[in-house]
Amino acid sequence: MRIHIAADHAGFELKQHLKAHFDAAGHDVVDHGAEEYDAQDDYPAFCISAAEGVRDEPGSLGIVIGGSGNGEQLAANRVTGIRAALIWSEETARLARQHNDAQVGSIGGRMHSLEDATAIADAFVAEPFSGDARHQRRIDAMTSYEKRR
Ligand SMILES: O=C(CO)[C@H](O)[C@H](O)COP(=O)(O)O
Repeated sequence: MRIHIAADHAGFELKQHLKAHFDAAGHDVVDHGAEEYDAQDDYPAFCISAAEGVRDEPGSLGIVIGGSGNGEQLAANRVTGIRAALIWSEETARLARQHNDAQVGSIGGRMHSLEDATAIADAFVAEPFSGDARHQRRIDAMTSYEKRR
């Protein structure tokens, strides 16, 4: 699986951890920054770049990380066609894929231990979209709105 990953300073440690973890699991990880820890850096450009990577490679997934994951989710959702979900438990991670076909999961690095955040990221990456008609209908309604804007 190709995984586009990004984080600001608040998610930097988790990003580095997840990169090694996903590499070891045989995934193909693309790092959209930050390249180094900088306590003053800003999340939007990193997260938008990761979301663009996902948009440009259908079938790939994204993980964006910050302190809370809120702003990172908001930034990724600015990219047309991207559905980014805040994933804060293994269950919300699975549901983001099953029900929402979210291609990007956003994690708050300050909200979880490295171990718990890794389990959340793994749950997101492993879970397929259910394809259920009611979920597809709801996704289509959002896509339709996006195209009318
Ligand atoms: O989670 C985030 C955005 O939603 C950021 O990582 C967080 O706001 C960074 O905070 P600070 O600049 O105080 O370290």
